[in-house]
Amino acid sequence: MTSVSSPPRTIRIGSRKSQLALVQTYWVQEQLQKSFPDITFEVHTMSTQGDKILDVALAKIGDKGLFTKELELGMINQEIDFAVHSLKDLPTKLPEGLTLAAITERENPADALVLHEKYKGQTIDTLPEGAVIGTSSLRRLAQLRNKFPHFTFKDVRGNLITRMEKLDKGDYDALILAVAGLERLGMSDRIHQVLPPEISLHAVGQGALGIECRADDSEVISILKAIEDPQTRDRCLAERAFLRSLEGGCQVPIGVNTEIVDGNLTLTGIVASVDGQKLVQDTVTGLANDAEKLGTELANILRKQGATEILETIFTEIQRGS
Ligand SMILES: NCc1[nH]cc(CCC(=O)O)c1CC(=O)O
Repeated sequence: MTSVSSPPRTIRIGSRKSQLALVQTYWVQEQLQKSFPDITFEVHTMSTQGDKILDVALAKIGDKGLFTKELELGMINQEIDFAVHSLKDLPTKLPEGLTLAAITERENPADALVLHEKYKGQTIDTLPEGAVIGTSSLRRLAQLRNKFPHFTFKDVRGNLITRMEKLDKGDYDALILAVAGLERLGMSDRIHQVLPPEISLHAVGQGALGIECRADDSEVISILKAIEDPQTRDRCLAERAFLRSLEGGCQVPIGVNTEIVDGNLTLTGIVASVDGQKLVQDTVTGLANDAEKLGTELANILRKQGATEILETIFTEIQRGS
């Protein structure tokens, strides 16, 4: 049988090269392939700046697009058609000409406590005074310093597997990592405790994948919509609007938690100082359909409680290089 329609297009997917990025990208490829058996989806990998600079604390180099810029250039230059990101690494303001086309179903967005084997059976509450906790996230640092001032906090960089090796050889007593990353890499057995929101509010977009493409590519956009999860999308849009409104990137001490019950979205947000001394936190609820409005509303509430001053102090400190 002959067909008069144009031959199906080959769609090129861009991905970072880290193990986690590849697992996520191949998952997206597989989901799309199931929905569109006639389209060829090819994976193209690229190194990003964030993969190359491994010896400098993230907070000092800033993170605006550190893990996404090369992929975005690839889309603008027509080398790839869309890129799969850990949504939490994707800045809240995208370059001109690109759009966040779809957000897929989120894994558990919480943070996890991963212990050195000598602390087997313990929780964050039972770790000894002075325990060395590895984290490179100001958000985790600020919240944990507030609740556990007796721990020692130490920066840790490198991809997930490198970090686990550093823990195992005794450089740290514990690491705080995203549950989602560990699950996707088949390391859920290393999670000793999932930290509840009372201990750590997670990062904006944590546990979800964000798929970015050219804003004028309506064909790719409609294909990507097939694997979108509407609830995750509403939750993450609220979280991203909150972060955007506070003008914070991934590397600021801003945490969130969201929940949708019967079409109502509840968003909790925190802004903390790096030393863990000042915290402002509040919660808003409204229609999930008004997700972005809720995010902006919560940002306004926290600004009135002092969030602006906390964030300004942090930006000045980072610029001074302290
Ligand atoms: N910033 C690094 C990063 N980006 C995404 C994940 C994990 C997966 C996710 O949060 O979706 C991680 C590692 C971590 O925070 O432990």
